[in-house]
Amino acid sequence: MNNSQPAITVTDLTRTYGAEKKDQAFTAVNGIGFDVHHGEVFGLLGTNGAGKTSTLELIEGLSSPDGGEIRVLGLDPVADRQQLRPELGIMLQSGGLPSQLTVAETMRMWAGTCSTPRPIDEVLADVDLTHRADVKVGALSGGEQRRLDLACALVGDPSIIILDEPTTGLDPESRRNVWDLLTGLKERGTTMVLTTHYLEEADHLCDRIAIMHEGEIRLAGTPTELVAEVAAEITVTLPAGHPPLPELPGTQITRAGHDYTIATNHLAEDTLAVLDWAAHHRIAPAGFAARPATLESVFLSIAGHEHATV
Ligand SMILES: Nc1ncnc2c1ncn2[C@@H]1O[C@H](COP(=O)(O)OP(=O)(O)OP(=O)(O)O)[C@@H](O)[C@H]1O
Repeated sequence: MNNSQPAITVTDLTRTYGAEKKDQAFTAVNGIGFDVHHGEVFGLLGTNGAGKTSTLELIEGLSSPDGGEIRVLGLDPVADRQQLRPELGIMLQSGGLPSQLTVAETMRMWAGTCSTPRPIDEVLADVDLTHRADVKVGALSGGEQRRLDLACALVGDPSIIILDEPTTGLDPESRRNVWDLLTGLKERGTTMVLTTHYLEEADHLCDRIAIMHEGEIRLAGTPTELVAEVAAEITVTLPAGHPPLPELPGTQITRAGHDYTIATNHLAEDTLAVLDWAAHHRIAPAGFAARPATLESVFLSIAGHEHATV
């Protein structure tokens, strides 16, 4: 394996559903491109229907692109599926594991499909399910089921893991447990591609993020780079009859009654300027806040306000 090459390369990728019936054709993935480096955690964010799962399915080789190219470890996910399979661990959106099998039976079944499986006890210990080995899958909590899904993805000792919404529906504590597991995998050098609707999760886990909308990647970069794309905000509530606000070059100021919102790329300087101005005029603002941009504000600037998270 050549580690100087990206682990995954996606070039001008397109997926159209119903292409055989032209009037019903729908392009879910529309000419996207990105690289995922070895040992990197790469996140796909986006609204419902943005094309995230379709993209993962193409990387997994479960469907063929209608245009463009994917290389995983230099291989074609469809044509070279047999060769690639031991390298890929897949955690689908909802596990769908048989509910009547026990955890240990499920793991043995999965291990049986892998050419060089890891010892089952070891994998169950990794996901903290050793004590549940004899419990039926149907009796597991949501968090335990998700950890079992992850165990199935890990049993073949893959170098790349693809995770579709690994923590959707979990309570905050279970979510953090899964984050800890994924962080442990990352520290061991596993490459990961994940989708999530939780911006905090993306911020916590991902080295780089691509925000998809309507089949396209609208913005990509490290969380810090993404946040730098959107202006920070100062809000201030001023009394009637106040003198004009100071000159704040490069800002955009909007007003609603006594409330002013100042969008700025120079949060510290402009905050000081507004507070100096207020002190100089002996004005005590009834409300004041200065907030840096967040991943959520970046997401909303792309996806629109109707889709905050979820
Ligand atoms: N097999 C299919 N046939 C037709 N359309 C499909 C099929 N699979 C997905 N789509 C459509 O393609 C679009 C993208 O779906 P996809 O599941 O990739 O989005 P997503 O970003 O993963 O969404 P979510 O966050 O809801 O999981 C959606 O409009 C979906 O309805």
